[in-house]
Amino acid sequence: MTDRPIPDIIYTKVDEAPQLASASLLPIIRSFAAAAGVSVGVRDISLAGRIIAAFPERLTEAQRQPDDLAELGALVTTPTANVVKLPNISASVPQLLAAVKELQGQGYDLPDYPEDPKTEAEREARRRYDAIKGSAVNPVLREGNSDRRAAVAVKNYAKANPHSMGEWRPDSKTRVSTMSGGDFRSNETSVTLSAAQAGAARIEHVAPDGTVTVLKDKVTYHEGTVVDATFMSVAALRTFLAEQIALSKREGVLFSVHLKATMMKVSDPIIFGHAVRAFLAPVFEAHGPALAAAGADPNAGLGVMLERIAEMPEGKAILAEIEAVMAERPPLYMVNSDKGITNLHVPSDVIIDASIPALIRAGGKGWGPDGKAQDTNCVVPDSSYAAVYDETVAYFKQTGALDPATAGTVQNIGLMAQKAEEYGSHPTTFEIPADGTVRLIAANGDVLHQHKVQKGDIWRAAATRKAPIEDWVRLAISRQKAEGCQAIFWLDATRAHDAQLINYVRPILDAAGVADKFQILAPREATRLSLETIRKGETSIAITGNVLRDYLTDLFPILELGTSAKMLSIVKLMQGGGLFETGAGGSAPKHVQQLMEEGHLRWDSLGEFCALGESLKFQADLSGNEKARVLGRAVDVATQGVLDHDKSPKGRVGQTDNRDSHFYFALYWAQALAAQSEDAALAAHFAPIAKALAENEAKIVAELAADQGKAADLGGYYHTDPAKTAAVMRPSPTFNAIIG
Ligand SMILES: NC(=O)C1=CN([C@@H]2O[C@H](COP(=O)(O)OP(=O)(O)OC[C@H]3O[C@@H](n4cnc5c(N)ncnc54)[C@H](OP(=O)(O)O)[C@@H]3O)[C@@H](O)[C@H]2O)C=CC1
Ligand SMILES: O=C(O)CCC(=O)C(=O)O
Ligand SMILES: [Mg+2]
Repeated sequence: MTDRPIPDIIYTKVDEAPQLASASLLPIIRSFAAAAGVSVGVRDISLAGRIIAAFPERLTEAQRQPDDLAELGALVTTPTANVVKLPNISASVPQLLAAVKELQGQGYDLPDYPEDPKTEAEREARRRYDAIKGSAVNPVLREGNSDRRAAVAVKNYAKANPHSMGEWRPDSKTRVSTMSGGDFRSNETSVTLSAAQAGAARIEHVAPDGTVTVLKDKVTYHEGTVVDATFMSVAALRTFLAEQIALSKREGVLFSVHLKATMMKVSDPIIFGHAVRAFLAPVFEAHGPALAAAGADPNAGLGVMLERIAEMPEGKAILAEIEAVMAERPPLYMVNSDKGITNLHVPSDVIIDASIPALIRAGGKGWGPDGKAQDTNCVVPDSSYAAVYDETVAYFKQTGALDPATAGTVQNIGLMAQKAEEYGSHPTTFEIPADGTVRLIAANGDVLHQHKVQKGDIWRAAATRKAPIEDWVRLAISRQKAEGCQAIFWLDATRAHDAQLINYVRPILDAAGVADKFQILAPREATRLSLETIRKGETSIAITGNVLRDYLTDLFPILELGTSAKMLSIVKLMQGGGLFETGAGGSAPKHVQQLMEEGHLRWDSLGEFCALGESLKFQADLSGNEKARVLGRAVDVATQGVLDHDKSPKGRVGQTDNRDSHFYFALYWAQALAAQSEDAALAAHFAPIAKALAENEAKIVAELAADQGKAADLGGYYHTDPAKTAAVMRPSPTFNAIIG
C-alpha cells in the first residue's frame, strides 16, 4: 500500500486493445475533467504491472511498482470509491509465460515460472505467479452486484443500424453437448449455515484406511452463507469426451470445447487438459510418462505441449504420431485457421461467454481447419448452465435467427459481490490425489457435505454470502420498478444451490409486496421465455447468479447489438462506492494484432464512454461538485453524437478507427459543454475548444489517418513502451495541442 493521494476518479491501466485505446482517450478525459476540478488518476492492474509488483526485491528502484490491485481492493470497500474498470487479461499459463519472457527481455530480473517447483524459492515464485493467474482482478474489485444493460441510445442505434446475422437453418447440425451425470450439476449439495455452523470450516480427505489429510483449513464462513460442494467425476468426464469426439466425427461436424479456464482457474484448465488428452488419447497411451517428464502439460494446451515435444529427443516421431491421430479425428474448431491454432492450443483462447454467442450470431457456424465455416458440436462438459445454449440453438433452428432491427432486450442483474458462487471457488477447488471421501466440516463439527471421490476427480466448494444475496434481490426489485417489465429469477428449484437461493428470494419479494412482478424459472425455461420476449420487441430482466451473469451479458448483447462492448455495466459497491465497468467483453487480442500489422485499431470505446458518464455523475453525487454532473451529462450527449454521426470504429484499415472515434467524442463533448446553460464558466471554457476542434476537423482526421496501413511499433505486447504507444495512438499534433 502506498500513501499516494487518491484521485476523485480512478481509471485502470489494463492490457491489449483497451489499454491502447486508453493511450488516446485518457488524455482527453483528464483534460476535460480538470476543467471541472475533477482529478482522474491511474492504477495499474495489467498483467505486466501485477507481475512487476509481485517481485519488488528482484527489481531496481526504477523498475519497481506498487501493488495497485491491493490498493484498489481496499478502496472498493470504502464509500467514496469511484473506479472506471476496463477489461484486463485473466492470464492462462501460456499468457503468463509470454508476459514474463517479455519483461525479462526488457531487463526485469524475474524468475521463470516454475512448472514443477522443487526448491523453497521456486515454490515461493510459483505461489506469487499463481496469485496472478486467471481472474485475479475482477473478484477483488467486485464488492457489489452487477447491473448490465444496453443504454437506451445504444439499443435504439442497434435497431436502426442492425448488424449482420448468420442464417439459422432447421437442418443445422450444430449442437450443444453436455454430461448427463457425474458432473458438478449432478453431484452438488448445498446448505445455508446456521449461527452455530458459522466460523472456520475445514475441508479434508479421508482415505479408505481412515487416514485424514486436510485439504484446506480455516475457511471462514459467516452465518447465512450458502455453502455448496460438488465434484466432477473424471471417469464420467473421460467417457463423455470420448463419446463426443466419436459423435462429432460421425455427424461430420467440428469438435469444440467451451470452458471458462480464466475465472474457473483451478477446475477448468484441468477439464481442458482432459479434452486434450482425450483428443490425443493414443499419443498419451504410448508416451504419457515421457510427455510428463518433458513438461508437456496438456492443461496448458496443445501449443505449449508441441513446443516441449519439439525439444524432446524423440520429438519428431511423437509429432508425426500427433499428426496421424489428428487426421483420424473430427476436424477441430479453430481459433485461427491461417496459423493452425486450434481450440485445444491455449486454454484461454476459447472462453465460453464470448465463444458460443459468437457462434450463435454466425448461424451456428464455427471456423474449421480449412478456413471454412461449418456446423459444430459445442461441448460444454458441466450441465449446470449448458441448457441456456442448447435451448438458444434449438429455438433458432425452429424459428430462424433473431432480427436485431426489431429485437427487444434482456438486461441482467447479477449476484456477484464478495466472490459469490462458483467464480469465488478456486481457493477451495482440488484435484483429488487419491480415492476416498472429501468432507466439509463446519466450525461446530457438523459435516456439511461429503462426497465419495476417486483419484483425479475435481472437487470444489463455493460460498455465497447473505448480505450480497439480499442486496441482489433488492437491486432486482428496484430495477424492475424502474423498467416495469418482465423480470425472471433464473433459478432451478431442482438444483441444490438454487433451492437455497430461492429460500432467500421468496420472503424478500413477499415482504416488499412485489412477488407478482417476478417469475422464478430454471435456465432452460427462462431462456425460451426471454428469447420469445425479445422476439416480440419487449424487455426482460434476467436476475441471475454469477456464472449466468457472465454468460448472458455476452449472449444477449452479441445477438442484440453485435457485441457486448457497448454495454453499460455498473457495479453498485455494497459500501457505497461505484465501480463502472466498461462493456461486458474482454481485451480483444485480435485487435492488437491488427493495429501492429496494419495500423488500424477497431476497438470500440463505447463501453468506456458509458462508464465515464456514469462515473462523472456519481462523482457529483459523492462530492457535491455539480460541474462533474454537467460534464457527465455532456458525455451522454457526445456518446449519442458518435452514434448519430456514425463515428464508431469499423473493421477495416482506412475506415474510421478508435482514434478517430475519440476525436469525434472530444468534439461532441466540447460542443455539448459549450452549448449547455447550467454552468456558464464551463461553457466559456469549452467554447473555444469546441470551435478549434470543429475548424480543424479535416486536418486532424488527415493526421490521424497518416499511419493507417503501416505496421505500428508499440515496444512490447504485455508491457508496451509508453512513448511509442503515445506516438501510435496520438498521431495528430493539431488535436494534441488543442487538448493540451
Ligand atoms: N472484464 C474483464 O476484465 C474481462 C476480461 N477478459 C479477458 O480478455 C481476453 C480476451 O477474452 P475473449 O474471451 O477472447 O473476449 P474478447 O471480448 O476480448 O474478444 C471477443 C471479441 O469481442 C469483440 N469485442 C470485445 N470488446 C470489443 C470492443 N470494445 N470493441 C469492438 N469489439 C470488441 C471482438 O469481436 P468482433 O471483432 O467479432 O466484434 C473480439 O474479438 C482474455 O484475456 C480474457 O481473460 C474477458 C472478458 C472480460
Ligand atoms: O474476470 C474475468 O476473467 C472475465 C470476466 C467476465 O468475462 C465478465 O465479467 O463478463
Ligand atoms: Mg464475460
